[in-house]
Amino acid sequence: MARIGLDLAHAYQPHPQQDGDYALLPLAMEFEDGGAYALLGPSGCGKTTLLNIMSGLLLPSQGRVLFDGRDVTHASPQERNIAQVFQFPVVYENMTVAENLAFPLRNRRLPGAQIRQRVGAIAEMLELSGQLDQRAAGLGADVRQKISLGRGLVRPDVAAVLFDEPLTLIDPQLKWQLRRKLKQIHQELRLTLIYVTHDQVEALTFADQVLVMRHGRALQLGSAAALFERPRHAFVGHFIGSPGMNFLPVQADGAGLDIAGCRLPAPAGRALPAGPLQLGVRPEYLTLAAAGQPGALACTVLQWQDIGTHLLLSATLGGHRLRARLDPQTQPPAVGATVWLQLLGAHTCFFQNEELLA
Ligand SMILES: Nc1ncnc2c1ncn2[C@@H]1O[C@H](COP(=O)(O)OP(=O)(O)OP(=O)(O)O)[C@@H](O)[C@H]1O
Repeated sequence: MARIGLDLAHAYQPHPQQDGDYALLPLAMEFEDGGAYALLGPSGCGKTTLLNIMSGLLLPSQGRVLFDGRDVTHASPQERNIAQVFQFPVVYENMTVAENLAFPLRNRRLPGAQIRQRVGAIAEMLELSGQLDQRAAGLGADVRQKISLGRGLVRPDVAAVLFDEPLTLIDPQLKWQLRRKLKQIHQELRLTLIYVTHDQVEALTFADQVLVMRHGRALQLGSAAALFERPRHAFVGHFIGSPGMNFLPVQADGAGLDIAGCRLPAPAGRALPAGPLQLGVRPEYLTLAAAGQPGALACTVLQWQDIGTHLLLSATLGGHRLRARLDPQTQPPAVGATVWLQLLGAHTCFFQNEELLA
């Protein structure tokens, strides 16, 4: 297993001039030995590019990749000792499930007893023990992807296992089980795992640390709690959560905040610079308040939905839409009614040019 250090950028075109020419803008970060990480972001944000640079399939156009402090920028995936699991399972049709799982170990000439022990353990973790003697040909997509995952995880000596959207083709129920399994396997084996996905639920259930990316930029590496509570960039607030963070443009001055023609007092304990800012508040922290309560403003109800676990209220404040996740016992307000929503509180965030203010 390895600690992976990155200090690099990548452009597929030869002479990048501006940010948009880079698939990966300059980034510097470290993935700890034995950690479970996810690379999360919308399509085209650079996740696969970053994964391929770590694996050695792609040479970064600038900078270096370090494994345990050793420069491996020019080393092949074999030399880096990386295992990879792709979206489409790679399975040897004529081999049995056991032979497929044993393949990476045979290649590295491990003793037979050790191979049997390791294949048995991985098969058990992935609930493949009953199918070890079956030929891979004719097995369903889910079993084939489990074999592929197993082949990635079977080697005890890998520097890291890299997964590129491995559960895309799996049906939702099994996807959920496999995510849990991967998490459990990580806790047992403590391999360094790096997992690419555009699905926040997948990323947050699997990984200890999630790297959120957009337009080739690594915006924030953090735990689920950090990304939820203190998004360092407005996009992280928007992308993480269901629904994502509410944003309102505000104008700050020494005495308070102007929001859509309404006035709020200066938030306690925050030294905000004068000028245009964005106020961000998660639907979970946007609560109903009494009329005129400090830090609350009058909003107009657009609609509400009973989701079962909560009441999702949509309201508008000066043309800006706000969503609040309310207790399911809340008496739903009438559409068009005025409700007071508490905008200022300990969880309210302020952003300047999309960056979280300290
Ligand atoms: N071989 C290539 N040549 C030129 N441009 C590429 C190449 N591969 C990717 N790109 C571009 O680099 C950017 C990042 O692509 P990348 O595949 O890394 O994103 P991604 O986040 O993995 O997206 P997805 O989730 O759709 O796979 C995109 O703009 C893409 O079009």
